[in-house]
Amino acid sequence: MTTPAAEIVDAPAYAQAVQDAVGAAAAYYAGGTSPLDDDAYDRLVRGIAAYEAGHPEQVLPESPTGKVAGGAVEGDVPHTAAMLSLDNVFSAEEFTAWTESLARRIGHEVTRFHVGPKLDGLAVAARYTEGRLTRLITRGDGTAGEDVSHAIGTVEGLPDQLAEPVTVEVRGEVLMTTAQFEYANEVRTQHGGQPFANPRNAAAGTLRARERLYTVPMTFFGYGLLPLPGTDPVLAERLNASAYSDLMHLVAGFGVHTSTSTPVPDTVAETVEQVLARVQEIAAVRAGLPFGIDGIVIKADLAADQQAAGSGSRAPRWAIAYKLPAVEKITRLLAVEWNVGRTGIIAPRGVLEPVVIDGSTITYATLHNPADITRRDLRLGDQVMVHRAGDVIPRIQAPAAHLRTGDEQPIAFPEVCPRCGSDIDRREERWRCTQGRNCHLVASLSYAAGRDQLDIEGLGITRVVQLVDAGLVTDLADLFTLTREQLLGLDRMGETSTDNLLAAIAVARQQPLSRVLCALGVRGTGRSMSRRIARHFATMDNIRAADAEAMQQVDGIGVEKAPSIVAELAELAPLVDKLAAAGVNMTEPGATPPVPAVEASTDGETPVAAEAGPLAGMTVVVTGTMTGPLEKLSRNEMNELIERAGGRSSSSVSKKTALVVAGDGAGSKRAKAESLGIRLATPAEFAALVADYLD
Ligand SMILES: NC(=O)c1ccc[n+]([C@@H]2O[C@H](COP(=O)([O-])OP(=O)(O)OC[C@H]3O[C@@H](n4cnc5c(N)ncnc54)[C@H](O)[C@@H]3O)[C@@H](O)[C@H]2O)c1
Ligand SMILES: [Zn+2]
Repeated sequence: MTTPAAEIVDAPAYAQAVQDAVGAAAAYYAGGTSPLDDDAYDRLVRGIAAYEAGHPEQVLPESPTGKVAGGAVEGDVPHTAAMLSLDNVFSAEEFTAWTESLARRIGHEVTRFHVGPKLDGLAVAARYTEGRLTRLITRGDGTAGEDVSHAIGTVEGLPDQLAEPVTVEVRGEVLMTTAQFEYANEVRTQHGGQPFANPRNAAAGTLRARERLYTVPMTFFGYGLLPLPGTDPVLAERLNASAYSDLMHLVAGFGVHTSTSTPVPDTVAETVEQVLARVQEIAAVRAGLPFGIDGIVIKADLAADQQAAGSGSRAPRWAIAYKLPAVEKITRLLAVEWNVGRTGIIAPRGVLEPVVIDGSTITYATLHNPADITRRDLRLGDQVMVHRAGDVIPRIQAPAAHLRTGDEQPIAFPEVCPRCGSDIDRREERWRCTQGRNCHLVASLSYAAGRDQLDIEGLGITRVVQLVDAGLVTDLADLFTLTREQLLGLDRMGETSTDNLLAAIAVARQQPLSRVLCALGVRGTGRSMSRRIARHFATMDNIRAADAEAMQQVDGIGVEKAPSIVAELAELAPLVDKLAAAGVNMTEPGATPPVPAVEASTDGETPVAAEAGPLAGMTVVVTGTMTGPLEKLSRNEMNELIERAGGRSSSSVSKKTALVVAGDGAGSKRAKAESLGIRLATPAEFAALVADYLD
């Protein structure tokens, strides 16, 4: 799957594109953070190439096309043989076409293919003199590279001493495994540095850095072996004539690390089909590999085929990179959510500007822990590199600090557990709710005791935590069987508080069904939905007898919501039974149960009993401060009142609104009602209208 080329319309746009691409490549190869992700860079370069094809006279000398490393890097140590890049294919069709053109070039089908993972690091040449590692050189512009011999000794798999005293050049990739990358970022940020965006970037930056107060390990994978001027002529001849697969055995025998010991060892293949099957195998395990790969490299295995094919200025013609979809994209961090897991771990999660990675739209990514956010100085609004491979949870790698506009905002950390409100245990990097596994219980009990649910005065979060900690309450129903002795046994519970709490619980036992239902916390049944369900069915037994179809008869419950509500209520059956056994009210005062469907159809007049009351059939919106007889009512209680009086409450004014109750300070909703010509009432007028229903 090739992403489309960037559209370049004129010479100034072309010049800008060249400048952008060269700048990005310079950052990319130097271990800095490129402002572009790989897809964006490749799209830009393809756009540049397309423009150049149409305007050959305008081609700028600094253009990245046709050059190793996009021409953005230089070096002063000449290579013995050019270190080239690779051409790419993105599909089985493109690969097959490539093999056909290669066959035409060499005059016969490729004898045998060699297939290996395309390691996502950077290429280096390691020169060995009589078995001793003497020089390490980067690829540079392909003809000359940079001397990075200072890194000798920090690259695992690249021995100081070969198993045999040979003079040879070993080529291969230096990369950081995922574990090495995490370690590197930890060490780097501890020394006050910015974290690297990804392992490739980290390897490039680390390899080139000369004076560091610390060392971080990297890993080498050998994929090339060639003679040097001082190589024994017999060996040199052998190296030049050997099949690539034999060279790989030889280099491994010298003690150099190769892909052999990984889950994706190099293989040889006789046919295109075999190559494609191996490509699929490697792609399938990519996400679980302990290091990054960005494709599969396929080479003509025999030296004779390679020599017949030859090389271009940028890439050999006998090898190709079969690119796998990019697993990293740059996008914006919009918000951070704090979620509490089953064990009470409070984990930050980033909300992203949606970005498509390998065919999936990503909107969330994990941020490991608060310390990690601080270390990386991540801010809201930052451009971040997001990594997602396979089914692994997407993660935010790093912020692109140099892309900041100044509008970024600090990330707010929670003061108390965002789920249950208890204290947070901050002793470890991973924060934890002090309630641990009980967090969920504390949260659900606190919710149930809340003002809009059972409204149990005196049962705040501290008390709930106390009851849970003491093991007195393991579910909502246990609240209703608490004894005086049990409560008196608790710290800071005197006679008065105990009696008050027991009295409040006794009152709660008589709450209408709508509040009991709401207290159960079934997903999709908040305050107003619970009221609608309770008024529709009138009793808990009716609610529990309802199937999805019957549930859909409730105003506002659609085909999607109904089955999940029914299923969740079924799961709660034991708790509901326990609540009923504890004497909790299970009926809705004033509501009449629905007429069974059979009876309704025989009785032609009123199929479904219309709601009675002064507000029957009306949608009512309340705004501003309530005064007079309504002064003490919360919004939820106002809504309950509206529904008792036969109406339907809503929070937004629309053409469907029949009445707006506008108190002091009513603003935009009142204005909207006026502009739509909707009837307005003062709190006093409204109180008179529903006087019979005010309790
Ligand atoms: N984000 C950016 O700003 C930016 C800038 C420049 C380049 N890039 C990316 O870099 C890529 C081009 O980089 P490149 O020129 O280094 O080429 P490349 O990474 O596409 O392929 C060539 C390299 O593959 C490596 N390789 C890995 N495993 C190998 C194996 N088994 N056998 C042989 N070689 C193997 C070698 O280092 C070789 O030099 C593009 O995909 C582009 O997206 C990105
Ligand atoms: Zn909690």
